[in-house]
Amino acid sequence: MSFLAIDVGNTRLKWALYDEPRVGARLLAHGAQFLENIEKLGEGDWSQLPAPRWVLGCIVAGDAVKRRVEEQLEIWDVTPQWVVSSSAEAGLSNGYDHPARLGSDRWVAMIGARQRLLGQGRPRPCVVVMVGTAVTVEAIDTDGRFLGGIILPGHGIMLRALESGTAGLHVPTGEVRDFPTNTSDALTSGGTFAIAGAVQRMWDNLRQHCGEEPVCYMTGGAGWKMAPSMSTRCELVESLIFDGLLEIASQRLQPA
Ligand SMILES: Nc1ncnc2c1ncn2[C@@H]1O[C@H](COP(=O)(O)OP(=O)(O)OP(=O)(O)O)[C@@H](O)[C@H]1O
Ligand SMILES: CC(C)(CO)[C@@H](O)C(=O)NCCC(=O)O
Ligand SMILES: [K+]
Repeated sequence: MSFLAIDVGNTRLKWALYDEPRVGARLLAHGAQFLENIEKLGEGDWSQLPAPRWVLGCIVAGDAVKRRVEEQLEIWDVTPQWVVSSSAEAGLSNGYDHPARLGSDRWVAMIGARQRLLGQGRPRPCVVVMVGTAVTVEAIDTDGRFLGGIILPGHGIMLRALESGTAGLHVPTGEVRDFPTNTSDALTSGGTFAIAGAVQRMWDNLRQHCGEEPVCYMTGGAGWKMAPSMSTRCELVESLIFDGLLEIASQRLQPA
């Protein structure tokens, strides 16, 4: 039973087709499309695929984008299901004041992270970092309770905010340096350190809270750019959201 997993962010739609809706399934095809090009999916990348039997996704873009995605999915005889964050799913409990208001990408990535953590040995506290249009840093305790997390601007939004709010900060992308000595490097390093510093702070908070060193997983389109600059040890897992969607699918398949 082929399974199509979809992650619709604020910049891009990412998709992955698996041969089965379970963790460890074989990846048959995958791709990404900028939101402005969603209309190309049905007659483009997706037209080549065998019809999925089940489509499960998470979406944080607005309703208009969701409708455009659903229109492209009409090439197949399948109704997509969208994950909504809840108070508990797939071994994770949700400490958010209003669980359904937690971005479903954050919820699904945490479910993927928790699953990976349990597969690697005994339970431990876990920090989950997503580096996309926005950056999120989540804290999960040893028992699988999401304690809370932070949202900060992604690298691009930080730089655009500085460009539009100042007269003299229109410069090309620079390098990450310990001690930047030009405007380009100062801006690029500033954005990078802001993200790395936020992760360090959340890692410290969680270690303090749980009395044990957390594991840290990082994902998102710009995760690979951040990886060399992290001050906490962080494992880069590109597929965290898809892993979470597979885990949710396989748990929903099991009879209650
Ligand atoms: N050097 C960098 N370090 C960290 N982030 C960067 C860097 N350069 C660019 N970025 C940011 O990374 C963001 C994410 O890029 P990308 O579109 O690949 O992520 P995404 O995971 O698809 O996002 P979303 O899920 O929100 O759609 C871009 O908005 C860009 O601002
Ligand atoms: C924070 C983002 C933009 C990260 O993609 C998304 O998860 C979102 O729109 N969340 C809703 C608000 C919240 O999670 O509290
Ligand atoms: K995302």
